[in-house]
Amino acid sequence: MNDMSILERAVEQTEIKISASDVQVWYGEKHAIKDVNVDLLDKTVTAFIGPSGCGKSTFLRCLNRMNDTIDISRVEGRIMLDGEDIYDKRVDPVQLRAKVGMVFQKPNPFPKSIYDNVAYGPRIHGLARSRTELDEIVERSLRGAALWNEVKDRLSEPGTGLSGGQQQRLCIARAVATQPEVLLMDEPCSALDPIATSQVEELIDQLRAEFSVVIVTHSMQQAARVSQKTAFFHLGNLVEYGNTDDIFTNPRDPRTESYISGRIG
Ligand SMILES: Nc1ncnc2c1ncn2[C@@H]1O[C@H](COP(=O)(O)OP(=O)(O)OP(=O)(O)O)[C@@H](O)[C@H]1O
Repeated sequence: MNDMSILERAVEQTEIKISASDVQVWYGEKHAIKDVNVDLLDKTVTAFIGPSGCGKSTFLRCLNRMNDTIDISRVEGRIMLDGEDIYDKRVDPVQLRAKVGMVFQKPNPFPKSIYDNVAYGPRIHGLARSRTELDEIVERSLRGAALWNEVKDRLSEPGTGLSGGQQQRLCIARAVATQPEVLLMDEPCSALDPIATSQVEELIDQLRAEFSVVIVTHSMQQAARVSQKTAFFHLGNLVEYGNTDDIFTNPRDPRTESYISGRIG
């Protein structure tokens, strides 16, 4: 068997995690997302790229119903997670957000200890039956976020006392502690220096082994480094979606071509 067929098999084995059909979003009269259809894969990093204001964050927030928290926003269409409609009235958004975790642009640890930041989600979702189990979840999550070795001797110190890059990895540990299936990241490195950025990028690559990761980024270099799939948005439309290599080397739409060559955005 040659290398190509191994690669093709690997791609075939990656399942659809989230399927969005005919998604539209309005903020009052503003039509921010226009008829987006896309399948996002499990165990894959998907990058959302596009010029400022094109709807990347809006669409990302649809994937765990964070837009529900914005009064004037209205979402139409269907978003299925493992075949279940996440906008179904019976779905509890809080439970959904434990399954579809989110990491924001600016690290936002709670004003609590490092331990309690990570233990918070498992506590409210009743994921640990004992202190020992909770300790295990905290350790596993901090290891998963490549932060354990740096903080294991100061778990009771405030999370806000860590460096920016450490705080962002703490937020990633907090997100993975509830055992999510999907991790949404909205420009997770924009407040970080180059060293912390490369640590978080490395971490994103590791997280792909377990999760479906969706990352909004303004950096095309970052999209090229961390993602296998890329979606290019423009004026609320999903213009092009495909393998990251193809999008960057052989875009089909002239708008994608203009953006990646720096002519728009
Ligand atoms: N809470 C809100 N209320 C009203 N309009 C909003 C809100 N959030 C976003 N918008 C509008 O929706 C459109 C899409 O915004 P969004 O933040 O999703 O774009 P983006 O591609 O993520 O932008 P950026 O790259 O600058 O973060 C923009 O016109 C924006 O002004």
